[in-house]
Amino acid sequence: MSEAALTLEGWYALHDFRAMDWNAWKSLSPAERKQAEDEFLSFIQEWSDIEDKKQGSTALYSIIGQKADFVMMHLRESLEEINELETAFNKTTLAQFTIPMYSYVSVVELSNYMAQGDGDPMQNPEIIARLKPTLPKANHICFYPMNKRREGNDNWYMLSMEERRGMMRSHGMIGRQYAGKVKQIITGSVGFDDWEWGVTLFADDALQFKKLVYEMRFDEVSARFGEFGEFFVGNLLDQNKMSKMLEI
Ligand code: VOV
Repeated sequence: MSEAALTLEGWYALHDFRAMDWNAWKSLSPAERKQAEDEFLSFIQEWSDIEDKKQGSTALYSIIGQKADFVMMHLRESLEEINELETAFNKTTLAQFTIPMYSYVSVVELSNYMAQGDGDPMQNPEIIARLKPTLPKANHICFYPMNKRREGNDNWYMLSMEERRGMMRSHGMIGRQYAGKVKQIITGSVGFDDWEWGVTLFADDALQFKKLVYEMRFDEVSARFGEFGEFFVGNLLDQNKMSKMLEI
């Protein structure tokens, strides 16, 4: 058996993609829409208070194309909190006018392919900051799930630690060229959802997603072993933009 990579886990993640039922939303009176919007905005405020207290983080983005209209990405300490949050949203008036399109359950993950320094990594503030990150409020988000292939000669899980470490080093070198342009949050989902990882990227310039993902396609770990699910790309929704989106 090959040596399993060791992983460190941080906050749990839920990516909750919704479409709006615009016909039903339009059929409400302006006062009813306002009430639903205010209720949702107060939820956004609660999420932001939790973020200020470093007990979790939430990002809200509109989604371009027909896969969804918006995504709520939540990070929280436990799956119970994630579940309560999801249920609380489902009980709001606005939620009655949304259609669940896709969701993804995972946990922020770091693996030991790269050196993590001496001592207990869970006491290292830099590692904790990566495991329990405040989601950047960048202009754009890009999310997709992925696997590492397990087929014939291209079976990631049969490679030695050295081979995998070498490929992950090359992967990291490409990623480092995008420092300051793209921030990645890798969440592990083996045992939680249908793919092995969720890849969430944040950037002020959406073109950097295309450039980074394209460049990585030529790198061995992605070229030989990467299998990808659906891509979602979106724009930051602050309270004003959310109100504008809901305006009829
Ligand atoms: C934005 C840049 C960027 C940077 C700097 C970066 C660096 C790193 C490092 C150093 C490491 C290993 C240690 C750790 O931190 O876990 C990883 C790990 C990982 N990555 Fe990555 N990645 C980036 C970006 C980045 C992208 C764009 C993708 C999608 C791949 C593609 O082809 O579409 C990705 C995937 C992953 C995955 C699935 C893992 C876990 C793999 C596993 O087998 O465990 N990643 N990644």
